[in-house]
Amino acid sequence: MEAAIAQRVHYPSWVDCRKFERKPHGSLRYSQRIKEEKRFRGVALAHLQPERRNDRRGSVSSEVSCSDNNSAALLQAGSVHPFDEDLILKSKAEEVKPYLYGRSIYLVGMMGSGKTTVGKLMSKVLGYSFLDCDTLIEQAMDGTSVAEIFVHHGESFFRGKETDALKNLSLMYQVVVSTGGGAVIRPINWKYMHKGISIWLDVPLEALAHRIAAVGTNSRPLLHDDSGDAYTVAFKRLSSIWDERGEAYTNANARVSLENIAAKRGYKDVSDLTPTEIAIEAFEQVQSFLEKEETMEIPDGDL
Ligand SMILES: Nc1ncnc2c1ncn2[C@@H]1O[C@H](COP(=O)(O)OP(=O)(O)OP(=O)(O)O)[C@@H](O)[C@H]1O
Ligand SMILES: O=C(O)C1=C[C@@H](O)[C@@H](O)[C@H](O)C1
Repeated sequence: MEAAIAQRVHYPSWVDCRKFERKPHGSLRYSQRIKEEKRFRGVALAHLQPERRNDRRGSVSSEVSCSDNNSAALLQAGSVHPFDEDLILKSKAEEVKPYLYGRSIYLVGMMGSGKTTVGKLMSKVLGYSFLDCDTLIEQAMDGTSVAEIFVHHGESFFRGKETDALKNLSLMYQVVVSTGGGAVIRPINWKYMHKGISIWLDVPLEALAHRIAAVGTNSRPLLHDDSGDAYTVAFKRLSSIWDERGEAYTNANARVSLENIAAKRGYKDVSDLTPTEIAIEAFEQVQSFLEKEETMEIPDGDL
């Protein structure tokens, strides 16, 4: 495994994205516009709320009156029907999309963290394409699987192909990218991913090990090991990978912590979270990042 861990990169470069679609001058500030748009959406959501049902995780809110923070309040109460979740996700995506200016989204995270599952949901509601970096590498290698690339060419060769794929992706707009779990370890990859907005799906190792033990490790060469109980083996391997690269994930623009979402919703376990709830949180974290980005000084050279 590559030992080099990316150093923290402080200033993402948006140069190309601004060329793609520049922020309108003289418009309302981002946060102010978001607040106004939320007010309108709150009213719209009020007409769309289906009847609350007592069929999810035992907790039922009484009729929730519509307000600016209707969607957030519903989610925090832990009483959202899946139909509501879908509406909230769509609404969140619509709030955020105009401020992405076409920038792509890069999901980073450990193997099994849900980059593909959550990424597909996000791409759908954004009207973006979805691309999986590992799949692009396999296509570039005439269909050779990632596992075979590791066996026949070694990890270092694979990492080179991964960087090539990210370089190509960085030239694209309006794509949600599920990156490989190890894409974070090379600093050059961050240069490419920072052309868009990166989101780290931060999932506890125990939950990852459960997911991976359930689906097997055939397609995940760094975890593959037939000896012993699948959960224990996966947990051990994930722990040592985490020790090597945990820090590198913090380069992402936004962090989606499943533990934090579960705590906010009052769930005991992160496994109670649906991919849609995670995608909603991802948009909220992107929103926070965009608000901070707005206050960032743009160096003259980048304009
Ligand atoms: N929120 C969730 N709750 C429970 N299981 C999930 C959740 N999200 C994803 N999974 C399951 O975990 C497994 C891994 O998910 P997924 O393929 O989306 O992760 P990934 O980050 O793309 O993985 P990798 O980088 O290893 O390809 C899948 O079996 C998926 O169904
Ligand atoms: O975490 C990793 O290093 C990897 C994750 C997978 O997505 C693949 O990119 C490959 O198996 C390596």
